[in-house]
Amino acid sequence: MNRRPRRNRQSEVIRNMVQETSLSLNDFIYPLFIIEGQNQRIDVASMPGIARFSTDTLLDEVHSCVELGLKTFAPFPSIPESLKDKYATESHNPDGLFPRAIREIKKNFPEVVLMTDVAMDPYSSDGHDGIVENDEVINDETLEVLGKMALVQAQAGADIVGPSDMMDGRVGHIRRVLDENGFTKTGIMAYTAKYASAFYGPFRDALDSAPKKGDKKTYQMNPANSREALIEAELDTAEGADFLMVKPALAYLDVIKMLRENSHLPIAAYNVSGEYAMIKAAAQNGWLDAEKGMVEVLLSIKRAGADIILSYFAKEFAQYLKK
Ligand SMILES: NCc1[nH]cc(CCC(=O)O)c1CC(=O)O
Ligand SMILES: [Mg+2]
Repeated sequence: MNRRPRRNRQSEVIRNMVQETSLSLNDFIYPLFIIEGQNQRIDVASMPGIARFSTDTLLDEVHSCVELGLKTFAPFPSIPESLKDKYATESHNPDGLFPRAIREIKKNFPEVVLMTDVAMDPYSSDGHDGIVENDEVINDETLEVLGKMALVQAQAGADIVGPSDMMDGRVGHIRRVLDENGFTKTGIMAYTAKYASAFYGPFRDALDSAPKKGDKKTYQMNPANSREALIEAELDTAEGADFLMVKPALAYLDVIKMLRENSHLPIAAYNVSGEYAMIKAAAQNGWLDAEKGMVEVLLSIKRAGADIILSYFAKEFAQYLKK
């Protein structure tokens, strides 16, 4: 035989030498869940290893991540039901839980980069990402709320805002509001191709943010579509996005690849809560090795073309690299 591909697999050193894709901590953004209170650390039952932190314990958590070399975080607030309303008013309260937590993190860890979520659902009594009127999520009125929310987050110290709501025109609107208020350096990571997915289940448990009625199919994308992701990418790029994101990651590796090949912007992929839970649950049943599964799926996302990976595995991956 003239060609023997196994020659390049015969030892670890050779395998490492020909390895095409590798992961570094620079690739990761670690999501964090924040709750009101003091000295709280409440496990998320459907996400083993992930907890919701009050601001004080959150600072310890950020500290331990920074020690491991993780520098970028995506915090999400869990808002008490009593503060939710139809218009997500609490989302642009400058003294609300989220802006307070952002200020605390940036004060204690100025080098850390924060990417903050812009969407109404954690603050909405309807549990939707936009304003609900006659059972419909209305687009243009929602943009006003998103603009105010993004501005409050930028004022609190967010480095990058991440609109995850899928309203049309929100990237352009947020860019305008930020610029008009002097926040020309605040970046926008657009959730560009965000699909109406079953894999957000554990996240909605963690934040109590599930829609009270209906689903998100009139704004999140149909899992059957990929060309539509290119339309969203063109619009977000034209509107001023600094990064494009695909979400979820694993069921949409083809979409990640497609955006990578069709855009010059950095591409992020969100390895979402259900994708994390799936591996953790199988591992708890003794059905697969969690660490190997973690590395394999993270590599697949990078191999597909993601420059940036948002993942609940980020801290565990950092610990794995340390060993
Ligand atoms: N707009 C809110 C938002 N931002 C991130 C996620 C999901 C993240 C995850 O599942 O890990 C969601 C949930 C949703 O759209 O219902
Ligand atoms: Mg869009």
